[in-house]
Amino acid sequence: MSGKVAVLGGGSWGTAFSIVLADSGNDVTIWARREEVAESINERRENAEYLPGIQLPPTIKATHDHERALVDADLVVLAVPSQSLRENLPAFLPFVQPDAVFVSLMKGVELGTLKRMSEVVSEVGDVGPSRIAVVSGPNLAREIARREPAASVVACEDEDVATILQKRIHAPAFRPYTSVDVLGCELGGAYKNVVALCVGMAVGLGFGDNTTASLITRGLAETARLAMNQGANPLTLMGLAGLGDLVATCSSPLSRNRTFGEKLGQGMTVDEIYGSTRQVAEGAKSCSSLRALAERTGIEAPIVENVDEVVAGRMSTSDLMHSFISRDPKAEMG
Ligand SMILES: NC(=O)C1=CN([C@@H]2O[C@H](COP(=O)(O)OP(=O)(O)OC[C@H]3O[C@@H](n4cnc5c(N)ncnc54)[C@H](O)[C@@H]3O)[C@@H](O)[C@H]2O)C=CC1
Ligand SMILES: O=C(CO)COP(=O)(O)O
Repeated sequence: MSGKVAVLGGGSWGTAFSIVLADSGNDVTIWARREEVAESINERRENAEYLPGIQLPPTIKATHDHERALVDADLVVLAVPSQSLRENLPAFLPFVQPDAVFVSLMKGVELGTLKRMSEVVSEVGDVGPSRIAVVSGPNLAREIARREPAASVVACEDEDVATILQKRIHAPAFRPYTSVDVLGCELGGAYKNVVALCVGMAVGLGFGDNTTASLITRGLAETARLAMNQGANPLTLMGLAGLGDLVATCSSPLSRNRTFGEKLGQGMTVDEIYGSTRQVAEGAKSCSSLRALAERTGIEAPIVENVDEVVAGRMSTSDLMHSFISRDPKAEMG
């Protein structure tokens, strides 16, 4: 099964996922915000800035013109930073085919509105749930681009659409499973970034595997608490878009979120870290929106709360670690 796909966003994941799409037979055009990124892909077969050293298949094209990318595309893959989706959609929407399906690759929750990315697409584009899907799982861009085997979840409330998309993105090194739990996949993806920031802080402070395993496990408990309160299937959080992605992101030096946390743990400031990279670490923004979501629903969420305090410059990373240990004792389950 194949067709024309517009991938809107020429960063690391937009480009790596384009390789998956091309390997599964799709005709892919990437829209890159900056002209030099599109040129690098077209002329050198490499996204030199975001995925240096990775040779791109000849079937992937790139353009700086979103209208050209969207011509005849029946799949519209969204891969811009979460906090920029709302500002970008009005430019894209007039050129989207009436029956095209949107696939969100983004892992964040919007500041202010506290909406998930599928909710932003639905609201701004007036798009129904059977035209919005999410792909989420343990999918570090560079490993996927190197075609190292990995699994993922493709979620859509309409199971038939999820199944069609599954065939569309099933590639020799990429195995997607279907789900109808869009909410669970999106919250799992956004939350693990914040937990990875926290794990990175522990690593930056010089702590070892007991600390990181404790944070990952309590991070999963916290994710499940909030996501289930919002209506997620608890099993989603135990799956690839929950535990799977949490483990990959918290364990890998390739993770931008973990690296961001590590730099904080080593004493860099948030501004210094932003100045040192162009790449997005979604958790540095979503810690604030997830915290607000937890507060709004009365859910206990010490990891997002304290990570948000550190990122806002109101708490040191060592005070954050101390605060976890010194919280009031409680039962593990419940
Ligand atoms: N990199 C990875 O391994 C994975 C990333 N994701 C998610 O995919 C989404 C995109 O991430 P990446 O491609 O990795 O980020 P990136 O930082 O590598 O690239 C972001 C892209 O968006 C562009 N961009 C930046 N600000 C923009 C704006 N205001 N408007 C439009 N475009 C803008 C950049 O120029 C770049 O092309 C994020 O939500 C991320 O959490 C999901 C799975 C894996
Ligand atoms: O989502 C990811 C892996 O699944 C990528 O994580 P980072 O954004 O932290 O690099």
